Amino acid sequence: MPSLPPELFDLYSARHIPESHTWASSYLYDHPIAAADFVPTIDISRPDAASLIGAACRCWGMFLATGHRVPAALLGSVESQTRRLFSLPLHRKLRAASHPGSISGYGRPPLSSFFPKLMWSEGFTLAGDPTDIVSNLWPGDHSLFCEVMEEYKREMKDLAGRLMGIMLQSLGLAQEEMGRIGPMRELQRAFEVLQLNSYPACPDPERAMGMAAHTDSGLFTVLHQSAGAAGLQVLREEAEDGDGSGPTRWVAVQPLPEALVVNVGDLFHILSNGRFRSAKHRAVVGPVDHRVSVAYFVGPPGDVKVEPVRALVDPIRGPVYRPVTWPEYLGIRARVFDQALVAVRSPESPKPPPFTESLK
Ligand SMILES: C=C1C[C@]23C[C@@]1(O)CC[C@H]2[C@@]12CCC[C@@](C)(C(=O)O1)[C@H]2[C@@H]3C(=O)O
Ligand SMILES: O=C(O)CCC(=O)C(=O)O
Ligand SMILES: [Fe+2]
Repeated sequence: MPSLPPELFDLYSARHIPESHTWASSYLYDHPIAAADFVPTIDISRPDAASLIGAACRCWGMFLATGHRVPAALLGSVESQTRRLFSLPLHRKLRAASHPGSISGYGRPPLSSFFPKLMWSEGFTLAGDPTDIVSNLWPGDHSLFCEVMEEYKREMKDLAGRLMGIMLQSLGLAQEEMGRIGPMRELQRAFEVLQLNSYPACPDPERAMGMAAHTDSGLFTVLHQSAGAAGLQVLREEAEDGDGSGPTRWVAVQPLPEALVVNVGDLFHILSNGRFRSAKHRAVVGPVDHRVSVAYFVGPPGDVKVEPVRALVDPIRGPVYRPVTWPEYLGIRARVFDQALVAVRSPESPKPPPFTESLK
């Protein structure tokens, strides 16, 4: 019998991990795992949320948001519809396979092409109306999935607007300045993507990778992860003086059932002129749990440039980054992956900004 290509290996019934999915320890253990460190948990409805969020975005590029007002029942439905999708047989999921040149569908996310091994996960990307993509999966029975995901996107858009306002406020920007910032002004037309991720239990988790280390490219990402199943890790650099020379460790992000993970993406890093760090993160797998996560990526519409906010630009050093649209930036990432922020540094900026690029 001819053997299946490694991409079609069935992760759900595996008793061993094949060579195609076995990662070298140089990827898995590139930095030590922190023994006891915790990503800040912030109640975003608190009156002093902005200063806490500002500190978290500068030091971690990530925080756990509680008080977000997204109904728990909706989060439960999103998770169960995600599990329902991934529990379909492979040949059914392949009916919704993503095609070259289109973002949506079942398949490997773009970052996978930068790594020699396959990740222990499946992904499903939803951009725009999910109906066309999923009608092939459940002929005549896809409406609940679509309704849940559409409702979730509405909640996420509302939350993204609130987060964007608080994050800009934490950078010291007044209301009228915010209105002049392209991505804030164009929030109603924002480009949104839902990425559903499935990490089946793995027979040899010490040698497999759920999702390889990366930063997200949008403004920020809001991630809902299965309660109780850990897996997400964020790279934390202990640089007291912000010069990027301190020890760097992977910190496990605690899976708090009521919290959503918010991580700064490359476009906010650019907007903040490097004050906020775009968080490098990855997902590891475990031996027992089947973990799922749902990431909401948000960024400005394709015709809107993102550039350092003028009030945050040092008059002597100038803007650290040049203006760039999200599609342009995705194109750069498709070529240089984790060097994309370096590639969009403005020609006048002689020195890397404090913190982040040293994390790459
Ligand atoms: C808008 C997008 C963000 C994303 C690339 C994409 O076109 C759709 C998938 C997204 C995702 C999900 C997994 C991690 C990631 C780095 C990847 O390879 O695909 C992100 C991309 C991103 O943030 O650039
Ligand atoms: O599943 C996770 O915890 C991380 C997913 C992620 O980083 C992504 O979808 O970009
Ligand atoms: Fe990510």
